[in-house]
Amino acid sequence: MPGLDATRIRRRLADARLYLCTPTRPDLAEFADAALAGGVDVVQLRDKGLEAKQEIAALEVLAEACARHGALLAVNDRADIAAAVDADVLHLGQDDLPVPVARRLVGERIAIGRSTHDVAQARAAAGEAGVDYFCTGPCWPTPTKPGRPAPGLDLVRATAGTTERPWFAIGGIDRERLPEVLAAGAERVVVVRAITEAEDPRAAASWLKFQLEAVQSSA
Ligand SMILES: Cc1ncc(COP(=O)(O)OP(=O)(O)O)c(N)n1
Ligand SMILES: Cc1nc(C(=O)O)sc1CCOP(=O)(O)O
Ligand SMILES: [Mg+2]
Repeated sequence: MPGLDATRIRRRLADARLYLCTPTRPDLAEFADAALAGGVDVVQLRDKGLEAKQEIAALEVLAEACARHGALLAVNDRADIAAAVDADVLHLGQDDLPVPVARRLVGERIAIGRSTHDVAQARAAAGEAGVDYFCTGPCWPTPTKPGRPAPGLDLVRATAGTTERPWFAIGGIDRERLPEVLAAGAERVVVVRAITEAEDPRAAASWLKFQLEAVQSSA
C-alpha cells in the first residue's frame, strides 16, 4: 500500500496532539487499535530489544492499525528500518544519526523528529534544516528513560510561542499532570506509560486527547 505523501505527513503532524511510543507486546494489534480509537495521532514503536526482523514485523502490525485509523507510523532511531517499512516518521535523539545523514537515507518523504533536553537544543531543532518536529523533555524524571536528567516544565515554558515548527512535550506525562504541561504552553504531548500501562488504553488515550483538544478550542 503506498504511503502518505510528504505534504500530507507534515499536515497531519501539524494537526497531531497525542503521540504514543510503545514497545511491542503480545496484543500489539488490539492495543494499537484501542489507543488509536481513543485518539492517538502518531504511534512509534520504541523497543530497544528487538532485532531488525522482529522490529519490521511489529511495525507492519502497527502500520495496518495506523492505516485503519488515519494515524502516522513512526520508527525510532533506525533510518534503514524507517525506509524499509515506508514509515511516515523517523525519530532521532541527540546521540542518534545526524539529521543530514538520516535525510540522505530516508529521502524527503519521511518526516524527521528530534529529541531536545535544553533550550539550546530546542532552538537548534526549531531551526535545523530537515527537522519536521521536535520534543522537549523529560518534563519529569521517568523510569521509561532511566538516567535522563529532567529539564522540567521550564523547557516547555521556554519553547512555547517561539516556533511555528510542531513540538511535543514528553516525559512523565499522565492525565493528572497534563493540565500543568498545557498551562506551561505545550499543545502536543508524547506519552508511553500513560497509555501502555493503562487498564483501558482507549479510555486513557481518549481522556488525554479530550484535554488536549479542550485547550485548543479555548485558545
Ligand atoms: C517522540 C519521541 N521523543 C523522544 C524520544 C527519545 O529519543 P532518544 O533521546 O533518542 O531516546 P530513545 O527513545 O532512542 O531511547 C523518542 N524515542 N520519541
Ligand atoms: C522515550 C523518552 N524520551 C524522553 C525525552 O525526554 O527525550 S522521555 C521518554 C520516556 C517517556 O516515557 P513516559 O511517558 O512513560 O514517562
Ligand atoms: Mg534514540
